[in-house]
Amino acid sequence: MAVYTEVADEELAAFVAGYDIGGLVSFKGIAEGVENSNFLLRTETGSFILTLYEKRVRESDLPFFVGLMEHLAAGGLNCPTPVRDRNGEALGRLAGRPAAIVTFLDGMWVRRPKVAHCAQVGEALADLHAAGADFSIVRDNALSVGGWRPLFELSAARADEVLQGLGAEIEAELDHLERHWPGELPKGVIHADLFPDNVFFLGDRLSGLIDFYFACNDLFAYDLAICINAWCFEPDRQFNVTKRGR
Ligand SMILES: Nc1ncnc2c1ncn2[C@@H]1O[C@H](COP(=O)(O)OP(=O)(O)O)[C@@H](O)[C@H]1O
Ligand SMILES: N[C@@H](CCOP(=O)(O)O)C(=O)O
Repeated sequence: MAVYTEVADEELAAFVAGYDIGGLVSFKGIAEGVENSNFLLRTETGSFILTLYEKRVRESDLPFFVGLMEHLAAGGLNCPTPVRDRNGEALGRLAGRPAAIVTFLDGMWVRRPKVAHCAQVGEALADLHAAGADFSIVRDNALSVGGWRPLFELSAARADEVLQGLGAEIEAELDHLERHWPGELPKGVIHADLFPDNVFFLGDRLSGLIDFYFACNDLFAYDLAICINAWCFEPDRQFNVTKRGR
């Protein structure tokens, strides 16, 4: 359930009045997602998503996330566009949390991706990488190879309770990755969380990408690796080489 912060009616009405989006018609919490509190906001002018940024998101990263969505949308990518308030600000505060309103994207995510879905995801990812090329803010990837050992160490002592030998296997894998990480591969702005639940389709056509809250600067191959793992395996765990494409 991804509503961690409740918003009082009066507080919400005052917040929405700060934007030129018409009066509030309805408002409900969205169960999907795990990071932030998301609400579907309907106003006299249309539908929007209100996001309250929760504790795992660093406030200092918000200008990157919000600026990137604005930049990519201006570059022609179908993604949520932050709505600026009457003072021209895309980031505000609501119920004690940093908050933003972004445009609503029509579509649904696909539970069983087919080859045609994967091909469109590949194209959209390439568009994102190209559109991000001239984005001026930089954000390091906190979840790249340098962040994995500290994460592992938090639970290393109990790894073998999950599976005998798991701790040693992860340790050996980390040693290998740290020694052989291909840091010289092409880099740029990446989405870093392009799992199927963050890609919307209308019918069989890709309608947009959401959830830029892991986006950062890192190897393009990081995005490709996520997509290959998240999109190209069948329910029986077989790798579908046709879905991977070229
Ligand atoms: N711009 C948007 N348009 C339509 N639905 C959205 C939009 N942004 C978020 N959602 C809805 O909210 C859910 C959670 O959003 P997401 O950004 O993945 O949350 P979190 O970052 O908290 O995990 C999505 O699965 C989707 O249903
Ligand atoms: N994909 C991330 C968690 C974020 O999930 P989302 O629902 O916001 O896409 C992970 O696997 O840790």
